[in-house]
Amino acid sequence: MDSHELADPSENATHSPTADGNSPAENPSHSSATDTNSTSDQSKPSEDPSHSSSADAKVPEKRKREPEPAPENSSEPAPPQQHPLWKTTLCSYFRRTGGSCSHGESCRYAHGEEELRQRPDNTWDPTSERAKKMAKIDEKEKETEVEEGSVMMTEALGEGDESSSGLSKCFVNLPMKWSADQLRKFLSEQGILFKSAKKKKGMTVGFVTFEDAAQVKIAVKELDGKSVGNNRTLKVTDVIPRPFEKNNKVGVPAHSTQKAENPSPNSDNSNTINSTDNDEADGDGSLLPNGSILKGRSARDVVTPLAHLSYSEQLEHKKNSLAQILKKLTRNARKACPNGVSLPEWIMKSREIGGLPCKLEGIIESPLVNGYRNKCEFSVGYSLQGKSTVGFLLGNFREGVTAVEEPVDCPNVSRIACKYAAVFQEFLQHSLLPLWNRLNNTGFWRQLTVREGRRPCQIAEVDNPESNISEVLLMVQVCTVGFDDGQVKSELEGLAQAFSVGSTVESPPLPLTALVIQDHTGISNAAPPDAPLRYVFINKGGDRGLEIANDVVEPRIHDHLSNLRFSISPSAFFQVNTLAAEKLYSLAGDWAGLGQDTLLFDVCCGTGTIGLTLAHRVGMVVGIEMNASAVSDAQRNAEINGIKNCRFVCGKAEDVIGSLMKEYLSLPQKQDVTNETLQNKEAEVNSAEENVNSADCGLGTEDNSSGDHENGCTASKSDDDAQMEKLCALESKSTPVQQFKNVVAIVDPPRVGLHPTVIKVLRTQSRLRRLVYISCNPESLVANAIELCTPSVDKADKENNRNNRGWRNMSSAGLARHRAKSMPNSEPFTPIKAMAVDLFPHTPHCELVMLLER
Ligand SMILES: C[S@@+](CC[C@H](N)C(=O)[O-])C[C@H]1O[C@@H](n2cnc3c(N)ncnc32)[C@H](O)[C@@H]1O
Repeated sequence: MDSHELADPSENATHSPTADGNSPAENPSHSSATDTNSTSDQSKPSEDPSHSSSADAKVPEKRKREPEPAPENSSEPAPPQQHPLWKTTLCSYFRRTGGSCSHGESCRYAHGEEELRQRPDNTWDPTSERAKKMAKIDEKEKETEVEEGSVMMTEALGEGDESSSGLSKCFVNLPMKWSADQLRKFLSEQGILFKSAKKKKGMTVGFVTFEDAAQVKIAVKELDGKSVGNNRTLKVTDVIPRPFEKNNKVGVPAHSTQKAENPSPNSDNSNTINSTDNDEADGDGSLLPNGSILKGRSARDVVTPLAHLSYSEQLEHKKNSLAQILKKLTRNARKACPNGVSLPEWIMKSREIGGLPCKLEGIIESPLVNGYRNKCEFSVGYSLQGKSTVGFLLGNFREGVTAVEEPVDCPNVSRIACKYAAVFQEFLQHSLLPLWNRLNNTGFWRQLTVREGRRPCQIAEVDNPESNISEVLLMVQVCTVGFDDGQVKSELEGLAQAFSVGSTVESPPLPLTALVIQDHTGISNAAPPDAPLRYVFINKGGDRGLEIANDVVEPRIHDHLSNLRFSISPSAFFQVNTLAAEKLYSLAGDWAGLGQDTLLFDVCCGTGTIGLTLAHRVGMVVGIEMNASAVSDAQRNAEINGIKNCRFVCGKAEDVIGSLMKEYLSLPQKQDVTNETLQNKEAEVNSAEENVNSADCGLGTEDNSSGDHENGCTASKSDDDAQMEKLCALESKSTPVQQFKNVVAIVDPPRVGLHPTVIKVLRTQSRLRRLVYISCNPESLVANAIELCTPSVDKADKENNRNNRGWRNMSSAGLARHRAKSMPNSEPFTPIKAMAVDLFPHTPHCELVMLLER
């Protein structure tokens, strides 16, 4: 699962001219509201003491007025653009005197909030209302992060009888890597007597049961507050009964009696924790183990923590946060710059823009602010009230939160996705198979993914976004291990029928294209791309209306980006906000400086969205992607859109990029592109457009299996295979290795960023002059850019660097600094400009694009 999967929305889009026909840079409406105002003045913000701090307010008479920046003609008011800090600080005289300041309009300080400008580093005068509001947002964001020690277990945990007698304790803040054995060993080493101890690797909480009250007392006295592992302070707290067990002495949720009849062989469902009643229990009995009352937390708070702000406030907040992260690039590259090597100009000039490595040009808004997600992953689990629920985890499993709440009021989730979650939830109330238990890794039902596909739509049509959703693919994740095949089949049939009925009772009926069952045994719900799939065909005409098949064509979903049609297999990555993704890719294309003599490397290309949408603007695209289904999708997408100048290579970028670059860049440079090539290319683009138009005919029809291969709607399995064979043959035989004058790379890696080998190849390939980095995680962009942009060191320094140990404890930026020192001698890149694109309204996440050149 990527960072912006809505699932725990922790997951994470393409090119074309934007739908309004303007590139973002050309269209001020894209970024004007939040643009950074930077100027060429050399002053540093830190050199400009504010004259409006609260301390100043107390002793105004002691404060010396700073000289105004000298206007060219002292009789004229200073033009605002003369000083980068012009009007970025509130005028305390003006404030204190209720509106009179002897400097009048020429005062460099802002007379009131309306006049106040943002500082070059994207911050606001800390005494201003805007800054205070931003600080509050930060605080609220922190609050919604799970506090260390909060436990909201709704899973069966303990030992029945003992837990209800108060003999169980919750140990909070344990090292994540500890297993139950390590916890037992630790207890024994401390001389603590106990009956049993439970702990899962990856969690910071454990549960210990004692023989009697005396043992409990000693354990609390000896261990509460003790230091464990890496400077963690252990907390020993009461185990709180799961709320639905407070009135149920047996400790089994009412609905789970049914499950007890059909437990998984490993199932532990009857073991639940009941413990001492706690006086501090609130209405629903949800408590922190340390005794404090768990503040009410909703799925909305967790999934969309910025939803309480207006959209413009959200954008401003994101831009500020990004600016702070970007400054790390300057600081770390400065630190990593070898002795005796002069600092690159961009570092020298960073002072003019508040320490930023390059100008942060603004943030492009999402065309759709609500219900924009085309993919939502809903967890299955118990709510705080013990109800089988399909929705979002209320926090982090690692810290002991397993409660799931319905996706109520989460503004990024579409109405259709919510409806399907509700249908599934209703079904689970009567299912004979158990929910997945995250603590003992048993159970059957795990997760529901709802993927929506849209017909081509103009940004102007976003007013009624739902009307553009023409396909829905549902993927239900289960774990079949230990369950009877017959029973599994019967439950899945029941589920298919429930979805089928659920879709048709709505008016208008909800689209329902395919149901896929993903069988996954792993501990977390993040299944590998090759996890086995079964396809359930939904025949809307029939009674039961389904057929489970393993050996037929894989169901897929179709979406449209920049007038191209994309066929997406169930587990392939596709940006979750299609309309905003168009803007993102369009920006990347504009910044990449493309032309017919350009060879574009699309690194981490997924289903080929970036390369394919830019293909008509370049000579050739080489896409690299490790997910085999996504590569097949990319090849298929090239085919259905009639695009012939793309090659997609399946492999880890770190394994293949070196040889691919060598293959394309080691030949002598090619002459100018001939007229003939250009004409061919034009014909290809026209044929792509025709294909899109004809492909549209398949949209809106429910049954894809009857699609017409010729017009690219769908294909039967044999047609697909033939297509693939043709493509592979084409690639291996006839893709001539041409030479191109201009070589650029657009990289769009997963959250962790690029592999060090990829960075090294990009950095040392001297013909690569321009690199556009797209990132959903600005921290990893910064870390990678440190390596790409820091001047290299000579050999002797590298030797010293090898002796450096302790990398395990380094931050990503620290590690990047360290690696930068081992970078082979090569010309560093320069950060030219950056721009954010908001693909994830209501959440703190955002895509960041940076142009690097040399
Ligand atoms: C953020 S997605 C971007 C996909 C594509 N550019 C798009 O926007 O649709 C990152 C992609 O990188 C792929 N990926 C992850 N690690 C990779 C690696 N080491 N080498 C190549 N591809 C990788 C993932 O499978 C995923 O498709």
